[in-house]
Amino acid sequence: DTDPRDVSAINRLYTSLGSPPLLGWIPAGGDPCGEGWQGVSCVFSNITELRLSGLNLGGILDEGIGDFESILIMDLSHNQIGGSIPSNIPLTIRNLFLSGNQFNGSIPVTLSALTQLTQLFLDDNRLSDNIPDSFQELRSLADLDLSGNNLTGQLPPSFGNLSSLTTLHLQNNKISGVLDVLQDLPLSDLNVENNKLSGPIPPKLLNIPNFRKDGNPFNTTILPSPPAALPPFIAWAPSPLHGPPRGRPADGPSSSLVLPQWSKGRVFWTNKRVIVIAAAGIITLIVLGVVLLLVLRCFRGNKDSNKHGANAYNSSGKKLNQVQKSSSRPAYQTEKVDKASVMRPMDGYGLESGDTGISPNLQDEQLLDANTRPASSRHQKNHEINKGGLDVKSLSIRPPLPPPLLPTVEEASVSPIIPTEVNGPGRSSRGRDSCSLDVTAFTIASLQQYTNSFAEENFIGEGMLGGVYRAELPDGKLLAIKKLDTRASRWKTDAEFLQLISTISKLRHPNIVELVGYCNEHGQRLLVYQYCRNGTLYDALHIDDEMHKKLSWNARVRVALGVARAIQYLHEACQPPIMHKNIKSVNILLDDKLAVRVSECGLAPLLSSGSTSEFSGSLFVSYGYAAPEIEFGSYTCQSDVYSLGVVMLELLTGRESFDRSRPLGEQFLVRWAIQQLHDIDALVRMVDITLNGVYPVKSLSRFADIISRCVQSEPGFRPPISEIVQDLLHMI
Ligand SMILES: Nc1ncnc2c1ncn2[C@@H]1O[C@H](COP(=O)(O)OP(=O)(O)OP(=O)(O)O)[C@@H](O)[C@H]1O
Repeated sequence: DTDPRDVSAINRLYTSLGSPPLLGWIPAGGDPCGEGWQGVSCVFSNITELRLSGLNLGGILDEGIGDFESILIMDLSHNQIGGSIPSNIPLTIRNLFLSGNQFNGSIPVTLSALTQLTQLFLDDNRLSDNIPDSFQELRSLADLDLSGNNLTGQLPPSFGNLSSLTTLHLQNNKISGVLDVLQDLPLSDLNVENNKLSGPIPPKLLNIPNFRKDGNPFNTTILPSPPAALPPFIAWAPSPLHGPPRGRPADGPSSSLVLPQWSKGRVFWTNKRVIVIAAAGIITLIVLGVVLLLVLRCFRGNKDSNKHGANAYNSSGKKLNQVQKSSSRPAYQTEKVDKASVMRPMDGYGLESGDTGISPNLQDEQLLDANTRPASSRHQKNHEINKGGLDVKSLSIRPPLPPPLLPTVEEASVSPIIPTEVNGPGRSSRGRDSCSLDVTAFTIASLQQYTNSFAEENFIGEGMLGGVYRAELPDGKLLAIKKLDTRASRWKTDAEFLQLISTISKLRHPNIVELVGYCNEHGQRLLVYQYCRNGTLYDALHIDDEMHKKLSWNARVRVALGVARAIQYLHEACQPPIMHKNIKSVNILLDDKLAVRVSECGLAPLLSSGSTSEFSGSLFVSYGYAAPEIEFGSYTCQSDVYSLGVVMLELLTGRESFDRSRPLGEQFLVRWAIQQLHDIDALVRMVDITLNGVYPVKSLSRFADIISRCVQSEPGFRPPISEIVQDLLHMI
């Protein structure tokens, strides 16, 4: 039996959430572990996981949450839960996902006691006030997402103790101050976009592979070296040329004058820095004075040869001016001019854009280097790398850049590196468990070029694993590039990633989107696919009227057959079988003739990577495609069959798999439809009305019969995929 303390905690939680319709849940007593309550996982008699993402839950979280004895994972993300975050979150918690709710008030200071935390997602709520200075002991915290709230104040100093932090998302808040406290953290993904951050960006942060910083009034000066005569705030003032993009107020520096108690160390260091700089300036002036005196003396010594002496004087004077100029003019002034010339328009999507996750860092590194490397070592070629992102005018006034950190375009745009095995006789047969790569390794530079620096006009859509961009090769061929979010791919070592690529690259089937290449450079991982012009089945069914009209009954049966064939290939032709794990209408791409290409094949290891991936059990479940056994951590090939059944139901009804806008009993398509699939009258009422009754009723009932076999809750009762393919073939 479940530990009584956990029973009482879950009963209380149930009530505080407003007694939602969760399978098995009751307000008093019960045996959540033994009875398999929805979203509950246990170890022996203790509840260890609560996964209730995207279930439209309301209510609040009350302090009873603290009564869970051994809870490790709590995922309540993407619901409507309000109130404040309780201050007594159980100390055992490792993964706390409260994203996408209505939580308000401040982040509790008691966070400091949650020393086991590895992931904390509080994004997209209504949290306000300062981020508490409570992170001293959270040394296991790897992912922290506080984005999309109303957080104010400066970054707390205890952020500096987050020695395991690799992902930090703070975008879309009102956070002010500087980023210095982050500079020694092992971050690989930092997003601070759209805040009120100011001051110079610590150079170390510019090495973070995925650093997004647009929409802040940062001073773009990278290395502040103000002269003694200038007070520090002048050096920190945002350049008018680099004022806040997207209309943000440039209030950063002034806010840095009002400092909270804990930031006094910063004042001390700032003042100390000013003193050092002032001393350096004074010494420089003294040295210059001595040199001047020596020169004057020399001039007097040569008084006899007046003309020559005058020339010498002039010459010396000129030289002195030059020396003075270069020593008294702060480096940042020169940098500002340089940067002005390379500044992108404030559209936020070019090389300066944080949206690419690639170019900003490279660009900044290049700028940094531009001031530290000799001009003689600069290559003309470099301009071409950024061709797509910079206009010709800015290029023409831009000073030459240092040697590239990336291969040049010439290197990149010539035929991409093709592993020798590809053309050789040793090319491995598909599905075999070897790590040969049948695809092209692209450079980041070439992909930047083909996507116009991942420009917005080439952005197609955002999936769970990252954004997808349209790319055009020099020969006009189109590609789709999936830029993997670091959250999705950082679990993988390079070797594991290449193994994954090797597997995906061997998948060749007319109904599967073909992987044509990949990129694994500078901490960035991208997948390059053939481009499918006609969008997704989801678009065709629910958004695009033109495409919808083309979806006759026969076309729908053919689409179902295409998807079934792709799954059959994965389950039966691949050895070991590949489970797709994400069959849904947005992953079914269509071509001009409505032929199906299933996307994301072979990517399941990224979705479930990391024992506590933020993806598992969240969106997928919420969209209503997931077989019931997934809740209990069991996924088999028959779970893909269930999802196919849901897609077929979507095809039959024209309804979405989960539709929050419908009445409660109709939101989950399967739950609503399952009882009616064998009743021919009910079936006729369920059919997509846009078909206008144009379908053979016999075909309809056969289709419904396949669906009802696919969506059975017992995986063992679902038919093997080959049987579904046969049944659909018979229908055609
Ligand atoms: N090969 C492709 N050709 C054309 N468009 C594509 C291609 N692959 C993906 N897309 C588009 O990019 C968008 C994002 O795709 P992606 O597969 O990353 O996410 P998704 O399918 O929407 O969600 P999820 O990540 O949950 O599967 C899709 O909506 C689709 O329209």
